[in-house]
Amino acid sequence: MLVKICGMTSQASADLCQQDGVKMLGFIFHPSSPRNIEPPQARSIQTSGVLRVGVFVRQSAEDILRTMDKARLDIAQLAGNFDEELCARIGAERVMPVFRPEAHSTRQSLEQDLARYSALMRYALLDAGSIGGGHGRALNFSQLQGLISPVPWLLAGGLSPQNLGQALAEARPAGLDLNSGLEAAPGRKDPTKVHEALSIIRALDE
Ligand SMILES: O=C(O)c1ccccc1NCC(=O)[C@H](O)[C@H](O)COP(=O)(O)O
Repeated sequence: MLVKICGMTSQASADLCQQDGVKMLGFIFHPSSPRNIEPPQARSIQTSGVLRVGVFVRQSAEDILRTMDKARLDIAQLAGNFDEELCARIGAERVMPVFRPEAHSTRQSLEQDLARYSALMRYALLDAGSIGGGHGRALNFSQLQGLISPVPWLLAGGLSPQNLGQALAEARPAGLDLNSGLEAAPGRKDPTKVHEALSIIRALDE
C-alpha cells in the first residue's frame, strides 16, 4: 500500500508521519492553504526513505521546476489544471496528476482520461472536488472499485481513521492520501490520529 500523508508544515509533523509504511510526504505550495509552506522551509525538513511530493495548483512548469529544486522534491502533484505539455515539461517520472472522478459523468470517461496520461505520469491521484484539495470530503468509494488505471492510483479526499476500512474495502486503490482527517487543527497533524490511521492501514494491508 502506497501511503502518502500530506500537509507537512514542520519537522515535528514530518517526524511524526515518517513511520513504517509511509511512502510519500506532501508539501503544499499554495499560499491560500492553511498548510502552505515556503520552499526554503520545506527544504530544511529532513526526510529519509520517503518520496517528497510538492502539491501545486496553478503554477507554470518553470515555477514548479524551480520549487522542486529549491525544496528537494521528487514528485509534483498537479492539483489544478494540467495538460500533456505541463506533465512532459516536468517529466513523467516526477508527475502525479490529480484526477477528479466527480467531473466525469461515466467511469469510462475517467478511465479514458487516465489512459491519455499513461506515458506522462508515475502515479495518479483521485480526489474529490474540482480543484485544489484538503477539503475533507470523500468520494463515492464503491464507484471506484475495479478502476482501470495505467499507473498505480492513490485515493484521496476526506480519509480518516473512521472511514479507512470502508475506503480500502470498496475502492481498492493502490495507495491512500491522508490529510485533514489526521489533523488537530488545519496545518497541524494530531499524533493520535496519525498512529491510529497507520495501524489500521497496516492491519488491513496484511
Ligand atoms: O490540503 C490543502 O490545503 C491543499 C490545498 C491546495 C491544493 C491541494 C491541497 N491538498 C492536497 C492533498 O494532497 C490532500 O491530501 C488531498 O486533497 C486530500 O485532502 P483531505 O480531503 O483533507 O484528506
